[in-house]
Amino acid sequence: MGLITAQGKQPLFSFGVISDVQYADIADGRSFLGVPRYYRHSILVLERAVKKWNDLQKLSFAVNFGDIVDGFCPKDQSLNAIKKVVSAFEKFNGPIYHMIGNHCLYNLPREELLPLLKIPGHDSSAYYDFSPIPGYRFVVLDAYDISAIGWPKDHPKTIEALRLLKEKNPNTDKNSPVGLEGLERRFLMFNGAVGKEQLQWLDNVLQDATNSKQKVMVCCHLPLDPGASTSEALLWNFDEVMDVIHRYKCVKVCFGGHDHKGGHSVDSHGVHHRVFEAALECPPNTDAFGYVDVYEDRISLVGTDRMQSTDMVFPPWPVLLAFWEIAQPDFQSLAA
Ligand SMILES: Nc1ccn([C@@H]2O[C@H](COP(=O)(O)O)[C@@H](O)[C@H]2O)c(=O)n1
Ligand SMILES: O=P(O)(O)OC[C@H](O)CO
Repeated sequence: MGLITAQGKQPLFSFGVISDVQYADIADGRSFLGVPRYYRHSILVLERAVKKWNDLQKLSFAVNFGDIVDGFCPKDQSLNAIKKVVSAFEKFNGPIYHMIGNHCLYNLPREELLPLLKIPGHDSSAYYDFSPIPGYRFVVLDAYDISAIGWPKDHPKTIEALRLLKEKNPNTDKNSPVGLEGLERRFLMFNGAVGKEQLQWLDNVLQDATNSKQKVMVCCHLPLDPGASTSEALLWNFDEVMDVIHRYKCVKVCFGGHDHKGGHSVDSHGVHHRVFEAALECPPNTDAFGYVDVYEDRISLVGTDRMQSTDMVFPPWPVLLAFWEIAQPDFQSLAA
């Protein structure tokens, strides 16, 4: 069928996706909850992903959703392990857009990590945007902007994160959600928040995208919607980020990682949320990666093996307006 899809339309562009490789040259293990983790095999998943992406000969770029090396990697091997994973990514015949995850930060401080991943930013921040074609914009968020990991111990952002964790999580082990109820279970040290400056930047980018009639996809290591993720994996201030996103109609999809089982939801404003299944948790000779075909009115994630395929149709304008009116009942009187 060549470039023409089953629906009879050619994608505007396509890109590769993979998340939570968490490579380490150590024996297989398990998560705290007992889920098997295959630290040596995960880089083979990445290598197969890159081969598949190259073989497709139609991908414009690929996105890595964070956590390239596991926190259990012996620290004297961190730099080499990160270089090994980065060079596996660089076998892809196109640009790779990286974001950071908690496991990246267990291995290297930001000032060393960001140049290795070629993440643009200022003052060691890791948020940025790019536009692969004029009608589409990608926003990459820094989920560990306010975090107790990755910044120097006396950095104001570390202090702010520790203050929040102390307020929200009474456990001695701040990675333990014991006793926390519902969505409060996200206040764990392995998560983080988007700070005020980044929120303002996001607002500005979405305003600019709206003015330029661009559709936007948001990429963040930590999930942004409880419908697509366990509470324990959510961004601390997912609600503040979604408030900004919901002020506009340009964001169509939010992608994430971190919650290794994966998930999909459509939120109250018709925005899709797709959390990717982890490469780390693929038993030998199984895979979890994919590519996304982007159209005017929808995107189609084509998953391999343990990564589920998902069609995400953008709600048409009347449906979006209905969401808008339900969510903002004062809007009509304001407009009158
Ligand atoms: N339900 C949980 C989950 C995790 N923890 C703590 O977090 C650490 C990292 O968890 P992994 O899923 O990456 O293994 C873990 O070592 C625990 O300290 C927890 O307490 N309760
Ligand atoms: O990738 P980890 O080890 O930080 O684990 C994250 C948890 O699965 C989130 O619930």
